[in-house]
Amino acid sequence: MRVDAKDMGADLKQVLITKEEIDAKLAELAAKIDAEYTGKDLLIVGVLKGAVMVMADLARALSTPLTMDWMAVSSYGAGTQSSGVVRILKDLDTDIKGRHVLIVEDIIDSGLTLSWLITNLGSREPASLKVCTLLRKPDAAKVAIDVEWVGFDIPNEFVVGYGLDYAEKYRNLPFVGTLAPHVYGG
Ligand SMILES: O=P(O)(O)OC[C@H]1O[C@H](OP(=O)(O)OP(=O)(O)O)[C@H](O)[C@@H]1O
Ligand code: HPA
Ligand SMILES: [Mg+2]
Repeated sequence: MRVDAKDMGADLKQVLITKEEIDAKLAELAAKIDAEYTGKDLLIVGVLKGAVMVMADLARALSTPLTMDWMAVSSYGAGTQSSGVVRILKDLDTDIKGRHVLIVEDIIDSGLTLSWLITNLGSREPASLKVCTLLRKPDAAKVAIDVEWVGFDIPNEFVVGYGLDYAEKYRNLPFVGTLAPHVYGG
């Protein structure tokens, strides 16, 4: 395990998904997404900040011509539980009416963020609206969501790395791991 980023290793319990596993999965997902959007004008929408890494790596794995936009929403604050209240911190720059939109997320946990986002973006009348997420926690779902492309289903534990934070830290870890309980007072 490569945990050389200034002692972050001491804060981690376990590496769940390695960088190599993430790369291989994104290549696999990209092939399927390319097949779906052949000949279509694709707009991928990254959900800041967590999806930054997935967007950057997935976009480079795709061969379909595409444009990128970003939306920033937040429902977690500094804790490990979703507040359930979703706030728009930054809206899209693009009018998505009539566009083929793919939402790119790092994780579906309770599903509250994405469920809200699907309703919000769906009301803007895109030609299609689909979702790709790197991670999903099936045992944490509070709402059912139809997701076209899922990288990994993971246990119901708080994870960090590859875009995912705890109190804004650990986003730059190149893998996905679980935090040691002492970090969040568990
Ligand atoms: O399924 P849910 O329970 O709603 O959780 C998933 C969302 O929570 C996290 O974002 P967060 O709101 O913490 O903001 P961030 O992306 O800036 O970290 C994560 O990036 C997802 O967007
Ligand atoms: O497990 C998680 N880790 C980090 N951020 C999150 N946002 C929702 N679930 C998580
Ligand atoms: Mg997020």
